Amino acid sequence: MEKTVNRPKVKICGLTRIEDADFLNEAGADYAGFVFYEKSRRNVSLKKAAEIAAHLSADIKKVAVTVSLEPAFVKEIETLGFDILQVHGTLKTEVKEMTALPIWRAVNISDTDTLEELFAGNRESIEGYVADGAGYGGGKPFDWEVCSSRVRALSKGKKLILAGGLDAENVRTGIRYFHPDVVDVSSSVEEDGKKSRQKIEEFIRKVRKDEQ
Ligand SMILES: O=C(O)c1ccccc1N[C@@H]1O[C@H](COP(=O)(O)O)[C@@H](O)[C@H]1O
Repeated sequence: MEKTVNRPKVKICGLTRIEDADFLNEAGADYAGFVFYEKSRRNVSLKKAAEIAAHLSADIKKVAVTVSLEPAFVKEIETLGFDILQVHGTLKTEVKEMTALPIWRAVNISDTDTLEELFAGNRESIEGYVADGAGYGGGKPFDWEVCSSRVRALSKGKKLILAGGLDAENVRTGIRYFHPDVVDVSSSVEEDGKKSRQKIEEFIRKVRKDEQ
């Protein structure tokens, strides 16, 4: 018998096509992530993101996924009606000061010894922590066994978004370890580098399946 755990919301990240929005609508995702990072194969222009976002159901929240976000880009993101700023890399003081959008601070965990440093600072200005694996959208989990209780303690009082190599097979284990508010996936719901309707549905089904 599986122990009862909370049922987190689901973020599907890295939309690049209009049909990706249809997949999220059909599967009932809670958050849609758009990557604004030129080095990523999932990078989209603001124009393209707006085009795709216009096809999303109104109840799906739009997350702008960025790396060391430049202040100059914040207003453009706000103008397009994004709901949340996800910031990997450096979170600049000007960015924190200039926006009223909720900030999800992403911590990319490669060295478990430095976990506490990754969560240090910025606490008052952020809504949640994205606990993610090494690299950006690398599709690899961090060491859950070593980190889970520390991540839960460090994120206490904030939203916890679990990311990094989640898939339909491991997501329920991740939920049991971390009790996240949101589970966040990109790589494993792709087929040949494109979002897959079937994989998105399967992932969301696994997250929401009734505990027995
Ligand atoms: O997906 C990307 O290319 C990316 C680029 C820059 C910053 C973050 C990026 N992705 C984020 O990675 C996690 C998890 O992805 P995965 O399931 O391990 O592939 C998610 O938060 C994405 O927003």
